[in-house]
Amino acid sequence: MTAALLQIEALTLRYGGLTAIDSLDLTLEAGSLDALIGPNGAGKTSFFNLVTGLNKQQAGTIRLDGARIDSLSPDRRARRGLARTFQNLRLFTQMTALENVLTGMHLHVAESLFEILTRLGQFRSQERAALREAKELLSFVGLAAAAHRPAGALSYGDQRRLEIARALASTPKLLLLDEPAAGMNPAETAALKDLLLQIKGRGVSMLLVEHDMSLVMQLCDKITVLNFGRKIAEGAPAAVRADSAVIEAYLGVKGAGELRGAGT
Ligand SMILES: Nc1ncnc2c1ncn2[C@@H]1O[C@H](COP(=O)(O)OP(=O)(O)OP(=O)(O)O)[C@@H](O)[C@H]1O
Repeated sequence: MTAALLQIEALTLRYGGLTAIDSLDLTLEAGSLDALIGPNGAGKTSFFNLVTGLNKQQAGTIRLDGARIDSLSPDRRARRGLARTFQNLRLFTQMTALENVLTGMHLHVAESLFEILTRLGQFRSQERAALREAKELLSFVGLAAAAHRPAGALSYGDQRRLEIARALASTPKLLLLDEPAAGMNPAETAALKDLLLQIKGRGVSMLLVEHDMSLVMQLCDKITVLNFGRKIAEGAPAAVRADSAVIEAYLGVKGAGELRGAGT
């Protein structure tokens, strides 16, 4: 049997006395588009921070493609094939859309002036290839016409798409998306759904944290539900939607109605 792309075992994170992630097991198979859901404060962002290396776990292991990554720096994890987008946009608003995508690429950095002079031709061809690739990514997310506009001048939905393009620029194996539909109108959300399916078609695996239950139920292969840092359910959308522990966790909060009505 081949190893899962992402394999998490007994992962635990405490902030002082608060256990934000409680001995969590989770696997994501290569090629899949899965979701992590749960009420506010369930631990979803903390989990993303653990996987990407912004938080350090007190216990447990994280494997990407079979290899432990849990003691690597965020940058080393990115080079192993992890990318993420943030709940709050983190674009360089004064830079153009194209420049933002270029910042997502792992470009060769010259060590010295000697290296620059001796390998100038190679750098130039790398630069040209990077530009081509960045333009292709912008057009893939539907932003070709906005290439030379400052990121801050784009609509909110377009900025979210730009963040995805920048994350894709590092050619990740696994893309972690933190609430990509937040603040989007219905038309933007529908376009996002198509985009995520196209990204999946390119062979990039994804894990989605999202409060838009309709989107999650329509898109995802597998859903893991967190509550107070613990996994309370896991499975295909239809099974998770009908799970009594999940319904109970969402009762009394805004998401309960969305959960019942999702997928219709
Ligand atoms: N830096 C921190 N220090 C202390 N407690 C924190 C910190 N970050 C998060 N928490 C707490 O950890 C728990 C999990 O928070 P987290 O933000 O991961 O949840 P979430 O599921 O992403 O929530 P939301 O859906 O609102 O974004 C919450 O109780 C939160 O208050």
